[in-house]
Amino acid sequence: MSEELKVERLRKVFSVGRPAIDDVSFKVAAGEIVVLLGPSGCGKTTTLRCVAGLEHPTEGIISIGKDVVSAPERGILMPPRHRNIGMVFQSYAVWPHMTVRQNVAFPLKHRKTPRGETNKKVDEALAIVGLSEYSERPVVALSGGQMQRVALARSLVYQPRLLLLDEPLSNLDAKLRLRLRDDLRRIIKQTNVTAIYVTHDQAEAVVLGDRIGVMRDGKMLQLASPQDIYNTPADLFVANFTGASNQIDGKVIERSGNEGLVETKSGERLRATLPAALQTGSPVKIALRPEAIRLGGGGDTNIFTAKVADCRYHGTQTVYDLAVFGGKLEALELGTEVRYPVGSEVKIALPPSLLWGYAANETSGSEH
Ligand SMILES: Nc1ncnc2c1ncn2[C@@H]1O[C@H](COP(=O)(O)OP(=O)(O)OP(=O)(O)O)[C@@H](O)[C@H]1O
Repeated sequence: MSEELKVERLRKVFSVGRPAIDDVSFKVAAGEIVVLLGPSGCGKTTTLRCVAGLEHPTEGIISIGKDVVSAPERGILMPPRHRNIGMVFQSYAVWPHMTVRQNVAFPLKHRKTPRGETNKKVDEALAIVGLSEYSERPVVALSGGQMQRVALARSLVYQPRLLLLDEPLSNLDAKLRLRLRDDLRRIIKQTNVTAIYVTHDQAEAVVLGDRIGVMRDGKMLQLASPQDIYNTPADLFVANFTGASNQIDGKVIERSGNEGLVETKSGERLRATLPAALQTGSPVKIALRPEAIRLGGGGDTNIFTAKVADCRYHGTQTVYDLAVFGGKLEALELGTEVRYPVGSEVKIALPPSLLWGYAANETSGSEH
């Protein structure tokens, strides 16, 4: 039965360095998939390991359903084996000397489940992960993707209250990774288990998560639906980490509602979306996704002329480097034709709702 997970003011300090997790709070509703996304070292794995009980938190409360499983200030620390959690890791943690069926049956055997029930549950789990016809094969005779399916079936077979997945696709080749990525969401949803999925790959996060929690330096910066993360990133780091590769520096010269007029360093004026805290006169950094730039113009706001400095044809899309505002912007256009040759001039339209202004003292995270 799936249950809610609640993490309150979690802190983990290792013996050296800054806290690996610094006051992180979030909930995962029963049956929900939350993806923890962030660069290497941001604290995703440590958060997951604290939930699993493999790491001892320094402070904070972790509850699964009605059970408080960890509360160091109150001396509570439930051992991992009592938490009834399923786990799938990067490495294929399968037992090489067993068949597929024996691997998946193992947790039930360990729990002394009657044979008939075990067989039924193993059959169901193998069907869900698409491995029914492989059940009698030695597990070592499978591909990497199939081994991860075995690991997944083995974690689901005893109906854990929570499923934790730590970069389960990162050892697979690109093609298998895409296939299993799409299947994983269907499988997790079909079993209705509450899940946390850790990755540094934003494409994986968008496909898999009901909500995505973006982490950096031990903090949770934004926890929201993939669409909200993508369309209204909370800060410059979230915008950049999820693919806003363009940045325009300027100064706010006028505000109205949640928009304002920004003057670039080279003197052009653009209308952009601005947070309330940014007052007239403030320096601002505008983040902009390559696909937000409308090549060929359109509309009557934020129309400029740019020069094509370079272009890279990818078959189904073309990436252009545009010289404009005294710098460069990267633009992306879908389609199988290169419409603007290098050296040509092109009109561009920049929709104000997709130009996100942030305080200029925010760090962008581009160093990661
Ligand atoms: N056992 C440990 N002892 C000391 N520091 C640790 C330990 N485990 C993790 N850390 C530190 O805690 C921070 C967070 O690490 P964590 O593994 O949670 O990050 P991550 O976001 O999962 O990164 P990755 O994707 O590389 O695994 C890092 O600075 C890391 O060096």
